[in-house]
Amino acid sequence: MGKSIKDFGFSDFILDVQFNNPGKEIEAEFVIPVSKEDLATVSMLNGGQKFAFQKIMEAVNTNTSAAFFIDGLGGTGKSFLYKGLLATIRSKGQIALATATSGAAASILPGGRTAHSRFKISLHHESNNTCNLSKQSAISELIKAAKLIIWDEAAMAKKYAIESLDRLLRDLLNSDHISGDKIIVFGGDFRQTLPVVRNGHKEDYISASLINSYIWPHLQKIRLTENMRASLDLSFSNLLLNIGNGTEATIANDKISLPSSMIIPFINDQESLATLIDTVYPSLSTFLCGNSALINRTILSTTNDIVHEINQILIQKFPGEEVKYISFDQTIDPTKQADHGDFLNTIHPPGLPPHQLILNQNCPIILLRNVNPAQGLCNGTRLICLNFNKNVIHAQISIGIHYGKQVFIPRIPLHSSNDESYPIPFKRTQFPISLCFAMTINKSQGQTLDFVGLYLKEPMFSHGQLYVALSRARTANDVKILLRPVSSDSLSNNYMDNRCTGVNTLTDKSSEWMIKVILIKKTNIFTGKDQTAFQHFMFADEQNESIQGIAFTRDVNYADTKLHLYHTYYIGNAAISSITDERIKLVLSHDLLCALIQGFPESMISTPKGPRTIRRFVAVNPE
Ligand SMILES: Nc1ncnc2c1ncn2[C@@H]1O[C@H](COP(=O)(O)OP(=O)(O)OP(=O)(O)O)[C@@H](O)[C@H]1O
Repeated sequence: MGKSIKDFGFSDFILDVQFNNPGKEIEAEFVIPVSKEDLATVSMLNGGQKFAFQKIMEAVNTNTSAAFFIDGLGGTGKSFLYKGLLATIRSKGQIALATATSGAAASILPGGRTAHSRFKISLHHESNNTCNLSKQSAISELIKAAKLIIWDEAAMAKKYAIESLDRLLRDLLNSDHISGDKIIVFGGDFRQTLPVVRNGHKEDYISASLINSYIWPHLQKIRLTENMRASLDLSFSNLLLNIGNGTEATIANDKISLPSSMIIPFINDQESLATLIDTVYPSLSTFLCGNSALINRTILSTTNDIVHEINQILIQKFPGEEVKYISFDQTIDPTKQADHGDFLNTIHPPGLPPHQLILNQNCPIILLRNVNPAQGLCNGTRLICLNFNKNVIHAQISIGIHYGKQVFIPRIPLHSSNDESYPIPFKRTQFPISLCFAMTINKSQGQTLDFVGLYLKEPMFSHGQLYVALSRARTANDVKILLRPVSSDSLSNNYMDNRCTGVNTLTDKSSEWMIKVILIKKTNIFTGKDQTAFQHFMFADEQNESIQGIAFTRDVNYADTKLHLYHTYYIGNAAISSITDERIKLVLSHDLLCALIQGFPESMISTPKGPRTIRRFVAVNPE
C-alpha cells in the first residue's frame, strides 16, 4: 500500500505555505490602528463630503459594485473624506485598501501605500501591461478580501497604470466589468500636476491621463467644491480657485499678478533669498529641541537644482557638527568605471541622493525610495535625523500617521533612471534621502503646510505648479513668495519678437532665422569617446514646439554659464538638421548636429560626424 504525504510529516508545512502567507498581508491590514480623530471626521463632513461618503458607504454596505472619481481642488477635503471612509470600514473589522500615486500622498493616509507597490504595477507603462501578481499570491488574497479600494492622486497617474489594476481586478474576480465589480474610489485634481511624460507636451500629459482611459466614462464623478484648507481666508480661497481654473486675470505675457502682501521685495539674489529663508525658518535651533513645529514649514521651488542649492545653504547655517556621507558610484558596465567614475560623482540626477550628503543631528530629511511602506517609510516620507552610524541613519518620522516612530535607514544601491540626459547607466550606493528644508512643488502635492516660502528663481511656466504651491497653505498670511524680477527692455524685446518665427517653421534649409524660446531642460557636460565635451539643451517656443540644441568642445562652458533653465532666449542662424519624427518635428541632436550655442563668428568645429562650419549664433538674453 502506498504512503500518504502526511506520513512524512509534510502536511503542516504545506498548510503553512497555503494559509499563513495570505494571512500575513491580511493581518497587516487588520492591525492598522483606527484613530478616534479619523472616526470623528465622519461627523465633521461638509455637504459635498457627506454626499460622497453616503454614496460610497451605500455601495460598501450593500455590496454593490461601483467606481467613483472624487474631483476637488486642492484643500477641498478629499483626503479628509478618505480618512473617514477608511476608519469607518476598518472599525467594522473589514478591509479597506488605501493607496495613492505618490509616496507623499500615501503617507498621509492610514495604512497608505503607493498604488504601484501595493498592486505591483510595472513602472514601464504600456497599454497592455498587467500587474506583477499571481492569482494565488498573498496580495491577491488581500485584494479579493478588500471591501473598498482607494487610489488618491489618480490624476497624477498614467492611465496605463490604472488600466493595469483594472485588468488585475477583472482577472482576480472573474468579471468582465470595470474593476472586476470591486468598489473603488479614485480621487484627484486635474488642475494640479498631471502624469509626467518625459520630453512631453501638454497634449501628451493629457492623453496619458485617466480622463483619456476607457475607464473614465464608467466612473461616477462627485465634485467637492468647498476649500476647507483655506476656509479661514475667503479671498485667498477665491484666488486659489481662479488660479486653479485658469480664470485669474492675467497681465502682459499671460502672467498672473500676485497680492503684494505675499511678495518678498527683491533686492538682490543673495539678500532676498536670505530674507525668504529667515521668514520660513526664523530659528533653526527650534529643530534642536526635538520640536517638529518647523517640519510643516518649507520652501518650495520648481527644480531639483534650485531645491538642492537652498538645502545646501540651510545645512551650512544649521547649528551643530555636520556629518558627511560620500556615495560609491559604479557604472553598470564595469569596463566603463575607469572612464566615468569621477564624472558620476559630479552629477545629481533627479530621484537620486547627492554624491556628498551633508547632514546634521535634528535636520529634516525626505525619503527618496519606498524602503518599507508598511512601516511608513515611503518615497516622500519626511523625518528628522537623530543619530548617524557608518551604514545606518537613526531617524524619526515627522509627518503622517507614523509620526514619532523611530526607524533605521540603510545605505542601499540606487539605480539611475533611464533618462537619456544621463546616458551612462550607473548605481549609487548612498542613503536614499535628501535634505528637505526645501522641496520641489511636485513633491509637496497633497500636503497641508503651516507656512510656504515659494522661491521662483525663474518665472513659472505652468499655472498648475503655482496653484499646487499656493494651495498647500491655509491663508494668504502663510505664504511668502520671492520672485526674481524679469527685467525686460520692452522696446528691444518687441523689436526682437517681431523678427521671430516659430520652431515649426524651421527646416534644415533655413538660414536667416530667429526663434524666441525658453530653455526647458539642460544636461550636465559629458565627454564623448573621442574626448569631445558636449552638452544638450531642450528649448520650447510659445507654441510649446521644442527644439534640441547641443554645444560642443570650447562652446560648452560658454553655453553652460550663459544658458539658464527657464530663461528666455533668442536663437538664430544656427546650423539645423531635422529628423523625421511625427511628434517632435525638428530635433537637433548630437549625431545630427544642431543649433550651436556660441557667440563667435563663423568657425570650423569637429563633431562626431566630422568637421563642420558653424554660422554665427545670436543669443540675447532679455532677462
Ligand atoms: N469637513 C472638514 N472639517 C474640518 N476640516 C477639514 C474638513 N475637510 C477637510 N478639512 C481640513 O482641510 C485641510 C485640507 O484637507 P485635505 O488635505 O483632505 O484636502 P485635499 O482635497 O486632499 O487637498 P490636496 O488636493 O491638496 O491633497 C486639512 O487640514 C483637513 O484636515
